[in-house]
Order: sequence, then C-alpha cells, then structure tokens
Amino acid sequence: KKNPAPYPPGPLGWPLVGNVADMPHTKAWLTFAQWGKKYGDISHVEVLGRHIIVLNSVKAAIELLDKKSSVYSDRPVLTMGGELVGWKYALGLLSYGDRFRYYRKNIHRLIGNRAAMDIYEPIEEIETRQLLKRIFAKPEQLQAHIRHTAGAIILRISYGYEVKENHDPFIDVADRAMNQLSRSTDTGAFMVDIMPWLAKAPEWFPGAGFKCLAREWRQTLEEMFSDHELNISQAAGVAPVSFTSNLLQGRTLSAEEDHMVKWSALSLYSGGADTTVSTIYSIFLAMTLFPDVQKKAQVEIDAVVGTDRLPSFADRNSLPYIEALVKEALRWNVVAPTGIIHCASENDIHDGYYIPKGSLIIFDMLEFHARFMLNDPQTYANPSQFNPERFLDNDGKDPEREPRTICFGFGRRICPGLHLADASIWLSTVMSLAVFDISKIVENGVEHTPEVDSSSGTISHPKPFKCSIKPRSAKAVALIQENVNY
Ligand code: HEM
Repeated sequence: KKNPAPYPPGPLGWPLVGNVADMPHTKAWLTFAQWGKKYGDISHVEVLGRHIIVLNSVKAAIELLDKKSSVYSDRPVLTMGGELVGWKYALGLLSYGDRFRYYRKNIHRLIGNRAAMDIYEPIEEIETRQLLKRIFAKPEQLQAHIRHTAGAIILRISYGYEVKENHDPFIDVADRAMNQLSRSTDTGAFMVDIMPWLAKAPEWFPGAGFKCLAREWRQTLEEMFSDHELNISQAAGVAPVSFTSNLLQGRTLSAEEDHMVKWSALSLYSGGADTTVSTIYSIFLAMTLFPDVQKKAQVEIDAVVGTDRLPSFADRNSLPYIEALVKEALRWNVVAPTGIIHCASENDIHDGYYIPKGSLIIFDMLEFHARFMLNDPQTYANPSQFNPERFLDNDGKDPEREPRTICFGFGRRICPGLHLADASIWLSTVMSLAVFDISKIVENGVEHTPEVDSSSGTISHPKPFKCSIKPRSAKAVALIQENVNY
C-alpha cells in the first residue's frame, strides 16, 4: 500500500531488517543528535517494521507532543521493562486511557501545583536538614546521602513513612529496583523492545541473556512491591498527611481501585527517587568546577538570609540568583536525555511527512556536550559553561529560554512531579550553599578536576566524582547541628 506522504528523512536501511544496524544500544542520544545534524528537526528510522521518529528540536517537540497531544500521548508496550520485568502498571509506562487518567488526576490534585506543595514544605525542610547533617559527617558519601534524602522525602509524601538513618530496608531494595528500571527501559538497550517475539526464546538460547536479567530484576520489583503494600496498609491506619492516606481516607476501594492506588503511589516513587538525585549531585559538581558561581550564590544568601539561620522556602522570591542557578542545573545536566518514549495512537501527516500509527516518538534532549534541545548553541550561548546569569534579566538582555519548559517533557505526559522536583532541588541547593564551601579535592599536593561525563540509562547521572565539602564557619556548623521542631 502506498504511503500518503514520505517518511521524515533518516539513514537508509536494508531490505527487511531496515535500520537494525543503525540503532544505538547505549547513550542513544549521541547517535540521535548526529541524525539531527544531518537530517534536521525530525528524523526517521525503521527497524523490522517498527517506525521510530526522533525529535531534535524544541519546536518539533512542541508541535507534535504539545499541540497534537491527542495523537502523541500514548506509550509503547516496552517488553523488557514493562512486560518481562513487570513495570507496566507504573504511570511512566502506562498506555493512554482510563487508568492513566485516574493516576494523573490524583497525583495532580496532591502535588500538581506550587500551592498544593505548601503542605509538604515542612517534610522537605526536615529531610534537607538531615541531608546537611549527613554530608557534614561523611562528605565522601555525598551521592549516597542525596539518594537517601530523595527517597526519604518521596516516602514521607507518598505514605508518611519515616526512613531509618542507616540501611533502611525499603530504601535499599528500592534503590536497586530504580537502577534496574532505568536500565530496563533505556532507549535502544534491548532488541526485545523492537522484536517482542524474542521474549518467547528460552533463557539458554544464544542472545537471550536479557531473560536472565529480566528474571532477576523482576524479583527485585516484587520484593519492593511487597514492602510497598506494607507501607500502604500502615498509611491507611495511621494517616499522617500523605498521598496514600489522602486517597484512602474513609473509603472502601474495589480491587481495581486498590491496585491503582498502589501503583500510583509506586509511580511517584519510581519517578521521583532517582531524578532529583541526578540534578542535586550535578550542582555539587558544578560548584566544584565553577567557584565564581558558588561565590555569587553565597553572597546573595548572606545578604538576604544572613548567617544566623538557614534559608527556607519563605526566602525563595528574594533569591533570584539561586533561582537562576537551579534553572542552569536543569539545563546543564540533562536528567532524562531521551525523555520517556511517546507513541503515536493515530496516523498523522506532519510538515508533509507521514508518521504512521504505532511509531515510537523519542525526543533527544542532548548530545553529549555539543547539545541539542537543552544545549543548543542557538538557544543557549556557550552551552557547556555553567552560567546562571543566562537566566537573569541582564543589561536589558532577555533571559535565555526557561529549561523547565523542556526538561520535564511535553503535552499530556509532562512530568507530574515537576513542582516537587523543583522544590527539592531549590531547597537542597540553597541550604547546602548557605553552610558549605565546595571545592576541588587536593590529594598528595595535587588538585583534582572532576571529569564531566554522564551515565547511560533512562535517568542519566553525572559520573561519580570527588570534591571537598567543608563548613563555611563555626556558625555554619552550629546551623547544621541545630535541631528544629516543625
Ligand atoms: C529533576 C527532576 C525530574 C526530571 C528532569 C523529570 C523529567 C521527566 C520527564 C522528561 C518525563 C517524561 C515526560 C514525557 O514523556 O513527555 C517524566 C515523567 C514522569 N515523572 Fe518526572 N522528572 C523529575 C522528577 C520527578 C519527580 C520528583 C516525580 C515524582 C514525585 C516524577 C514523576 C514522574 C512520573 C510519574 C512520570 C510519568 C508521567 C506519565 O507517563 O504520564 N518526576 N519526568
């Protein structure tokens, strides 16, 4: 059958197998960005009959995913992460439909705007104070502390559950599950996502090693889910203010609703436990590499807040440089470089190109260092520089494009946790900079400059790095150690 229009341009494939050989298996965004340079805003490949559309500009992403959101809000069935490992009921992998609307409505009601977030501010403040204490005690375990705090915040908000200081069993298993979720849904990592029939191959079959991994990862998810059910039953009984207690209060749920409440709470955890970690960790990296930025931020905090107390959300509107620094962190370190894949639920003709129903739609948020959407030199001057001033209204020059309109995705699938993410990143940045000096580490008289590189996976993290974190003064130590009742 003849197509109504040509497909968007892209690398030429082979008969029958199409572009199998062109598909990247790791850091897919690097390959996609090369296609972007060669073929323009929208490129196309076909792998064994599956059409893949890559969007390499904000304009293309807005035109398709925002303006035509009734066509482009579905998700493809991901055989590896969804079916074999078992994440298919998590919101990020859910098809567009009633279940999707149920999760989104509830999440939106509870954390969908800044005003709704007010109620959770004390939780953020308590947990971020704990973060400062942990960093002060063991600065070399920075990334683990940030991860612990993100998990603690999301668990309190989801269930009212308070994590243990060390080796909390839920956090330990959930961390493993999050890492496996990110790897199992990594764009291009598993051919079984393109050829679902491979799932029927026995584990011993050559090339079916993914089945062993899937079995192991499924066990982690099951372990996490049973801990999670326990948390839910506790939330139902004790009912402090939490997402789950809000949904459960005074209601008898049908089996289906019960399943939906459990999975919407787990979706919050799976969306929120690993993402903000990447941004906050990248801020420590940026402060190590760009000491002038750190100095300016501290000058602003000292002038507005002083040194006798820690900053709080009440100071937010008076700290424009910190606001710009948080935006810059979201631009500089791209947390979800290829977002989460959308899927076309109808045939479409866009800009004269044919996009068939069932096409996978991927947006490429960066190419490593010479980046696209968030690092496009036409949108952002000197994209590899960490420079918050690009977002300030300087000398009558317009600020550069707000990255929060890009990095949280598009259309009806836009990240529902963006206000929570924004609050967590802002508070940990401002509190940390109020009390710590972050700098390059000196070992045996040699100063080490950390390398800027990121990991592969749906969620990308800065590669682990070393830095020195010291309290700014004796007053800062007192603030870190202070115990406050909320
Ligand atoms: C720096 C922090 C974060 C970034 C950069 C981020 C980014 C994203 C992106 C790009 C998507 C895909 C959007 C699309 O498909 O168009 C997404 C989806 C999602 N995010 Fe976030 N996110 C962050 C934090 C959070 C937090 C804190 C939560 C939960 C509290 C969360 C929950 C979710 C969920 C549940 C989805 C799936 C939405 C759906 O499929 O309908 N995220 N996020």
